[in-house]
Amino acid sequence: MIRRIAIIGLGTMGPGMAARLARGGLQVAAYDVAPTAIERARSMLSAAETVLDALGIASPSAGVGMVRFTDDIGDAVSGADLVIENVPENISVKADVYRTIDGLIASDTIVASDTSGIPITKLQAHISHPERMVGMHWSNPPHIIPMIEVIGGERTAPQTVATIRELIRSIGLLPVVVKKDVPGFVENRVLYALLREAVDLVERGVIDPEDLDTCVSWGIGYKIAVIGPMALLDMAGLDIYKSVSSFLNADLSNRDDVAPMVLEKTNASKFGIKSGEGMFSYTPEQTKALQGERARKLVAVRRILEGRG
Ligand SMILES: NC(=O)C1=CN([C@@H]2O[C@H](COP(=O)(O)OP(=O)(O)OC[C@H]3O[C@@H](n4cnc5c(N)ncnc54)[C@H](O)[C@@H]3O)[C@@H](O)[C@H]2O)C=CC1
Ligand SMILES: Cc1ncc(C=O)c(C(=O)O)c1O
Repeated sequence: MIRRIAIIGLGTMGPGMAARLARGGLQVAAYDVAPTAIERARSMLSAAETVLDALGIASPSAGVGMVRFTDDIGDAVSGADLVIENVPENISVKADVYRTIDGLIASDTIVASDTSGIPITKLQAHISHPERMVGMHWSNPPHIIPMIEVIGGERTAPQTVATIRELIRSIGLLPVVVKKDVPGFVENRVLYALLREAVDLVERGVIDPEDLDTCVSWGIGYKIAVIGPMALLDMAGLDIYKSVSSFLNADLSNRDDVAPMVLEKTNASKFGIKSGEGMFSYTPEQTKALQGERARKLVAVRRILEGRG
């Protein structure tokens, strides 16, 4: 039974995950190597708690389900039933964390990675109990999006996958078990197919970035929140899909490298909201307002989709 969780890495994803797990009644120790990240995570945690209140996800009873911050990794993982690694998407950075915690955790502690798509089989080569390692891929923002992918690598014990799936279910979230350890798992394979085509269309001047977003959000996005892709095929008709895909598939982007437009921006340190400029530009005031507005809308949509509108 999982009661105590350590989260390693408190950047974009860690604080929201910590807040949501604590609302599930779990004891969370939150650690980052950077003191500034710990400070930022405290305010992100309190913002996430406000959103969880709006979602109506009740606080656990007193004394249960707390987040405590620590700047000592040994303290963070001590006594943990589950460690969730949430450091940058880089195998050697992740492997360093696994090596550091290897001697500090019990042999039955589960180690989960929130990797966006590095195969778990590659990650578990760096840990001495690979049967206890599993992918636990949250979606951003993690305190709002209820679906979490669970992925076993070649050496993951089936019981480890089952334990994590049950943990997710037990706190009211939606586990989806991915049956094969393919790069990007399922969510990001589908997302990156969409993003490759979207970037290509903007890069080729077929559409402006603002209009691309309107087209996808109000055309596909709004619909797909209610009718998933497999159900959509049946709604449109497989005969239509057969006709359109027979000529369109060959015309879709199949580039296997990173698009020049993305390289140009990242080389100029234009990373998006975190640097103030990416596909669009953001002042600090606009960022704050945008984040509040997005959280409010996601909460409202989720309540409707759950029939709690
Ligand atoms: N950003 C996103 O939308 C999503 C990211 N992910 C995945 O989650 C993981 C983390 O992503 P983000 O939170 O976006 O990254 P981030 O770059 O925002 O945060 C990473 C944090 O890890 C810390 N860190 C680096 N080395 C460390 C170490 N050795 N020990 C402890 N902390 C360390 C950094 O100080 C930083 O605060 C990545 O694998 C990413 O692919 C998964 C779902 C969504
Ligand atoms: C662009 C992008 N890449 C990865 C992830 C998650 O792994 C997300 C997300 O929203 O969760 C994303 O937007």
